[in-house]
Amino acid sequence: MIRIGQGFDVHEFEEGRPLIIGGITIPYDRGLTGHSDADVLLHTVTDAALGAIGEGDIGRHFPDTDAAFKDADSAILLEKVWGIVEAKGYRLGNVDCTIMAQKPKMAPHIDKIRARVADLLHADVSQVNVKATTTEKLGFVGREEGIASMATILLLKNDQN
Ligand SMILES: Nc1ccn([C@@H]2O[C@H](COP(=O)(O)O)[C@@H](O)[C@H]2O)c(=O)n1
Ligand SMILES: C[C@@]1(CO)OP(=O)(O)OP(=O)(O)OC[C@H]1O
Repeated sequence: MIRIGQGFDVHEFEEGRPLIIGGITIPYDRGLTGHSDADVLLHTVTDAALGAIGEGDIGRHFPDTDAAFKDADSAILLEKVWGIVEAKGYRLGNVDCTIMAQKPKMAPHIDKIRARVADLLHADVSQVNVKATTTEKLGFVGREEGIASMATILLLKNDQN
């Protein structure tokens, strides 16, 4: 059995917060706004996983009206969702992610993000791809108002490779 899911998320920049993307802190002069730590990449991986198993979305599982998730570590939210995925008998086939950011430059951080995401998904780093693109100064990303991300995930059950 194979299942596919996709995720998309956007968070606005905010001064005075750390920039956390893919479970790592990236040195920058601004972070992202959110009820949680606003890890836009992990949110898209979480949504993609939930989509693949037909379990709705991150906001349904961790409402932004619930004080329990204020400043939540998004890695912990993803770990909880991955527990549901594994309880249903699935494991990672592969996940492919795209970060849309005019700044900062993500390339120096990609290997560390891949390793962190692979760790959270109990997978090998070869099963995780993370890309970054600017939007050529166009739109809200191009105006450096925020960062967007998307992810596509493939889950496998039983003997599928
Ligand atoms: N925030 C970003 C955006 C892009 N990159 C890397 O630069 C390459 C070229 O980006 P374009 O938007 O001009 O296509 C892209 O392929 C990434 O490797 C980056 O590191 N950080
Ligand atoms: C993660 C949650 C919960 O803390 O809050 P935010 O950080 O605002 O993130 P969002 O991408 O809007 O998704 C769902 C939320 O319920």
